[in-house]
Amino acid sequence: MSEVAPDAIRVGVLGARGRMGTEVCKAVDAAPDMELVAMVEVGDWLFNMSDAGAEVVIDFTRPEVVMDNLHWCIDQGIHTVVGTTGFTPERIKRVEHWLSAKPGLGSIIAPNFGIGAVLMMRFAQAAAKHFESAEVVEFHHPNKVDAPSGTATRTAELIAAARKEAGLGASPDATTQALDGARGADVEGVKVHAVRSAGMIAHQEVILGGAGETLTLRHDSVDRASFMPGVLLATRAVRSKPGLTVGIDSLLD
Ligand SMILES: NC(=O)c1ccc[n+]([C@@H]2O[C@H](COP(=O)([O-])OP(=O)(O)OC[C@H]3O[C@@H](n4cnc5c(N)ncnc54)[C@H](O)[C@@H]3O)[C@@H](O)[C@H]2O)c1
Ligand SMILES: O=C(O)C1=N[C@H](C(=O)O)CCC1
Repeated sequence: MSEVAPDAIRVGVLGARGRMGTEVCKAVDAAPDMELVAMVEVGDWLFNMSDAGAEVVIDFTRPEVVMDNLHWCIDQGIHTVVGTTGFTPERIKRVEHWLSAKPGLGSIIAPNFGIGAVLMMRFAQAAAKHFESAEVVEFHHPNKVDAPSGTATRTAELIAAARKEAGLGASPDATTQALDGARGADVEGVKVHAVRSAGMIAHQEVILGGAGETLTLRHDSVDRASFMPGVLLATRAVRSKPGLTVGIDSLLD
């Protein structure tokens, strides 16, 4: 355990023994300005967080439990950094509503804390208006709980918004599917394809096409360490960012 500064941020981790939670506990423990005060897993009492005086809770659990966790933390006046996926626009509205009753309290929810992944989303959004076609392909480890990934869904939403603003219609597509699913899922008019394979962690390609050219943006997380700088950045920022922040793009500049 590293030496703890007297004014260290008191951090609790939810989902502490999961793939991400394990890495997060290590990263928080190694950060000189943070103290890991609680590690909570399924079946543990959430009050371990408040009993330990956690100021910020980091959640990497599962989409089916994250809303209850978040509601509890907000009720307790604990700031939250959430990497768990599954945040639909309806869920985001509910979190905003809970936070509106707690002035000064912050929550940062990000589908991807990888700096490269965040930049890939930014580049995809910037490029989208210049191409008539856009599709997203995500690749993950076979134990991933959901499809499409939170990152792919968010990327497709950003592309869709950029296309709409530029007055672009649907990507051209004259195909009749011989099998359901062959053309992927539809996220606000943008096709998203999900691959699951042993040997992978988290990867994504955004393919943009125009007359006589394609642009492919690709990001690879080859180790879960890739998410830690973003998680720590959000943990340092959340106490001075009241309300809800979606994504860490705004923290990068
Ligand atoms: N935002 C990002 O950068 C990012 C990166 C990787 C994974 N994720 C997301 O994080 C989530 C977790 O991914 P993972 O690969 O670590 O999954 P995982 O299954 O390895 O870990 C989840 C952990 O949460 C625990 N858990 C379940 N319910 C709980 C509860 N009520 N209270 C406390 N703990 C509970 C489980 O026991 C498990 O240990 C997924 O939604 C995944 O998509 C996000
Ligand atoms: O391993 C996962 O699960 C990941 N989930 C996030 C997503 O759904 O986008 C981020 C990448 C890794």
